Amino acid sequence: PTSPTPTLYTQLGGEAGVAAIVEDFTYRLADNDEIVVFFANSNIDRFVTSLEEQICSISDGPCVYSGPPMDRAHQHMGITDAHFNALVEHMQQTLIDQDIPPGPRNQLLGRLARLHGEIMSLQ
Ligand code: HEM
Repeated sequence: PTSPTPTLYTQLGGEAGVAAIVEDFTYRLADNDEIVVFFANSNIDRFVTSLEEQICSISDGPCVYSGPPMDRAHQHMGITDAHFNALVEHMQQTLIDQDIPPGPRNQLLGRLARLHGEIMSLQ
């Protein structure tokens, strides 16, 4: 018998893995002068909690994303494709440094990339 394929969430390390990814990623955003300005008035604890929940949910983990939809969460911020790409590159480097193998790494990046249309729709 073959064992069932683990969910992407499991391959990311489950709750602890996703928490480590979000923490590492958030420090990278804070270190990027072009990105951090967007968060000047944001509650970072809420951002972290929401992003953990969202990554858990889109990786087929046991969470339901309870934050605002991506279009409203990012509306009228003036986010450009360059900002979006910079953020995805930070996530890519995070996943590499967190030792997430290429398979799950690229799966997560692909699922995040699919949010591009919604995030950019109300700019
Ligand atoms: C795939 C890409 C992205 C994902 C998955 C994502 C995800 C999220 C999530 C889950 C939240 C929390 C929403 C809440 O609970 O209120 C959030 C908020 C935020 N995001 Fe993104 N985001 C992405 C791209 C971006 C980009 C490109 C920028 C700007 C450079 C950005 C800037 C922000 C800011 C400033 C907030 C806080 C808004 C507030 O304080 O209410 N995001 N994002």
